[in-house]
Amino acid sequence: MTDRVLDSAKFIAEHSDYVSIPYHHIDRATDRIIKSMDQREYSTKTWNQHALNPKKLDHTTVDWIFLVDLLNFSFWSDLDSADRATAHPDRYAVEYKGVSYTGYWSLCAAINRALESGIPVTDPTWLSKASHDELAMIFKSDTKEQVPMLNERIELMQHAGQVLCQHFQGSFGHCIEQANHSAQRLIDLLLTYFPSFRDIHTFNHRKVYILKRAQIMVADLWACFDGKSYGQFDDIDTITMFADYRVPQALYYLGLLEYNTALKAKLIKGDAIVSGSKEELEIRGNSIWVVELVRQRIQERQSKTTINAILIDFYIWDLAKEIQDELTVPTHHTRSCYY
Ligand SMILES: Nc1nc2c(c(CN[C@H]3C=C[C@H](O)[C@@H]3O)cn2[C@@H]2O[C@H](COP(=O)(O)O)[C@@H](O)[C@H]2O)c(=O)[nH]1
Repeated sequence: MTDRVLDSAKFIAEHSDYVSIPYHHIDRATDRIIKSMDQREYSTKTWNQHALNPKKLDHTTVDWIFLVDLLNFSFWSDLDSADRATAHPDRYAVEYKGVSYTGYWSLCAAINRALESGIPVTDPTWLSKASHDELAMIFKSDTKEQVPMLNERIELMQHAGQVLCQHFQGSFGHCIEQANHSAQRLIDLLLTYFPSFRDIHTFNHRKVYILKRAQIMVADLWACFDGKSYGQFDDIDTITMFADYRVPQALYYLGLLEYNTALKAKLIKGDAIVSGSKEELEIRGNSIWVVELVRQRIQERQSKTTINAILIDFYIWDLAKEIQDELTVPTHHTRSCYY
């Protein structure tokens, strides 16, 4: 089966003007990635080790992952141009168990904070009936800035709650069951019932599939449940890297992406990059494609490897967060619900 995302990424990489892949760097970068993943024994088990990720392997965790990946987008701050590990004091942050979280982890912290205060925020029935203000409170900020795209997030939660109640007996677990252990079928169900997952664009007059949040939803289930139960997907290796704004930044640092002078200047200035623009799609498409090339190199060297694009992506994302202060070119600034 050809993969719609990989086909799109290859097409973008072959028709790019602003972004390129330094092919002569791939071997050295692959060496570094393999060595570090081996040292860390990087596997699906790494996912559950994150403090904020759920530990119980049941349908409540399935609904937790659904809600997180429904909202897993656009955490970068208009205030914090430096975007360092030690955030700007006013940047949106959520305090949970004595730790202040920003970015993606602020979303997980907000959800866990709500659950601990007795709000069943991951329950689709509750979501389907919750008011605007009740949902806004979930994202209550512990700093001056509020969460980016608050209203969009609220609308997505209300709509998703209604859809899960109307079509999937009030739990995302039933949607997974309908996919019958196929990642691609689960992605198709997400695209059919939840429009905000339709991360599909036009590049050089051709439809291109990026599908970042639909794919990471599958990947988080697979990793959390260690490929069993709600995480069993017989076609899991058709999932690609997730084209967000953090991994491309790390790929550049690893010498796996190159930007032309004009685009690099825009990134350094923090200029807005329009969602669906050629520049943005080239950053996302080349990121997916170069991770695929790294995956192929690893496959060639370690034929029995269990490393797939998901684990390479998770590793690079975790690495990016660890070395955030060393990353030389900023993340690109696109506001969208896709990533
Ligand atoms: N490609 C890719 N993008 C990812 C993730 C994750 C979280 N997954 C972790 C959780 C458990 C696993 O162990 C994973 O390590 C979030 N994001 C994206 O990053 C951006 C947020 O960045 P910042 O503002 O710096 O927090 C935003 O676009 C968000 O959608 C990933 O894994 N891969």
